[in-house]
Amino acid sequence: MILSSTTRLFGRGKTLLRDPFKRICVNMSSSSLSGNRLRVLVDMDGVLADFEGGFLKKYRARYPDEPYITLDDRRGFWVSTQYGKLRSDLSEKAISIWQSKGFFMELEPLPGGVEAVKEMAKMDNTDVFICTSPIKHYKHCPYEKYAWVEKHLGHDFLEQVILTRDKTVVSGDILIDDKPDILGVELQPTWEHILFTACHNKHLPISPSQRRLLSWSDDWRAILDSKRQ
Ligand SMILES: O=c1ccn([C@@H]2O[C@H](COP(=O)(O)O)[C@@H](O)[C@H]2O)c(=O)[nH]1
Ligand SMILES: [Mg+2]
Repeated sequence: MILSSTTRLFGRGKTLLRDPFKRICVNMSSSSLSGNRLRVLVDMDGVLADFEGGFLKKYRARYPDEPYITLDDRRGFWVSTQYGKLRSDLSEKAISIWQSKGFFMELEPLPGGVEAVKEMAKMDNTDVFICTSPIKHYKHCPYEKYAWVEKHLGHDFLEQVILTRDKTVVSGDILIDDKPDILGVELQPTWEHILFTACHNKHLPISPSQRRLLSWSDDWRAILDSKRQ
């Protein structure tokens, strides 16, 4: 049999890799396969950083005479879509807010998030990564996301930052994220998506198999423990 430099021999999560020098290594991608370590992926906007609150504050300051949507009336993940439905030109105005210098850097931390991540990172057998999607208007956003992590979690935590537009290709046991539908090229991500409650998703029913974290005051430790071996 001819093997390519990286050949998948077993099912998902049990991948035997052969490198060009014929060494054999095993890619361990879930807690059961990674020496019993739990890998937690934590989203940033809407989970650690108050994207919605920061947006509304800056939108109202820049466009004081335009209509706006209160956080209570927010529906749907895409702010720009809901503003576009309010009046078509408001979608672009909304986008202009998070494309501006300083927007991501100046987001306030959501209550308890930074403390929870710091605590998680100190737990035995636990690896925590910040897994966040930058906007494609990349002039400020990627830099400011790193700066936010450094400011609130410390310089060493920069090692734990994953910027990706497709979270399905990142392996982990849990992804705590406020986006209800996390889609990408991998149809069966390794992680369980824990839906973090936000103003835009709080009204959504969730399927019996899906779990929510209502806030950082909710029992996130129990969720982590439920995934441990
Ligand atoms: O209407 C919107 C609302 C948000 N965004 C951007 O999407 C990402 C969300 O990242 P997550 O990692 O899923 O939290 C963020 O960069 C927002 O700025 C958007 O483009 N349009
Ligand atoms: Mg988010």
